[in-house]
Amino acid sequence: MTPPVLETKGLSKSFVSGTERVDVFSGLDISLAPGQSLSLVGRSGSGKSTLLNIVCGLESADCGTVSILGQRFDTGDAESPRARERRWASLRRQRIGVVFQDANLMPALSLADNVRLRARLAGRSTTDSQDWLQRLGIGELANRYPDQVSGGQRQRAAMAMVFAMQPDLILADEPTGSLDRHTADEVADTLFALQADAGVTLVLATHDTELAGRCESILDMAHRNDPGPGG
Ligand SMILES: Nc1ncnc2c1ncn2[C@@H]1O[C@H](COP(=O)(O)OP(=O)(O)OP(=O)(O)O)[C@@H](O)[C@H]1O
Repeated sequence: MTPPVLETKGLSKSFVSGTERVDVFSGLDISLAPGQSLSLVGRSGSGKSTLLNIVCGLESADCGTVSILGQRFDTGDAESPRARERRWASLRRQRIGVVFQDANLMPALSLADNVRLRARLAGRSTTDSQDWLQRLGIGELANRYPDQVSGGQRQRAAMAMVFAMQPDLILADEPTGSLDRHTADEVADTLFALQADAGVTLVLATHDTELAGRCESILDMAHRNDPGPGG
């Protein structure tokens, strides 16, 4: 049986700052098959970014497990931090595409070279890099550097990089957060069209209810933690 692309079991996270302890989430179970999409919503501070960071190995949970394509990371395991980080780094290089708000482009490389580099690191062909930029609507900007294009165009370039690596899982944190409504809609249209086309699993965190509604399911992080009176 094909394992879920992303599975979490009993995932819990809290932060301690000073004498205060903030329970961000606890007992979180998620299971996403290939091609499924999930949006994370909820007020600021409800844990959306923390969850995305944990499921790509940039932060660790307090307890619970994260499995990516059957590869399991268990907070209770005796595995050394170094070995664990090596496994996470390999997944981020080859299987997990991350689009965070400040598009992570290398400033010294043109948009085309950024896409090529990402594809090469993932062990993918670099010959269709231009094609990815074209599909994201910025083919004519291929030779420009990140500081020579707009925020929306950088965001598209970041998505071209992620699709060029042909990942199994895309994690996007406010992928359209810095864009005006029109550009945000265009970028979202492209993201969902390519996601469906490539059959990639998508998890995105957003405050935009319209964008969230385009995913197959919605997880309200605030409601999980704070069901309100009678909840
Ligand atoms: N390194 C940290 N140390 C202490 N507390 C932290 C740390 N990182 C996050 N938090 C706290 O954890 C909670 C969840 O933060 P997180 O950034 O995941 O929320 P979010 O839902 O993504 O918010 P936003 O919508 O504003 O991006 C917040 O209360 C935040 O202050």
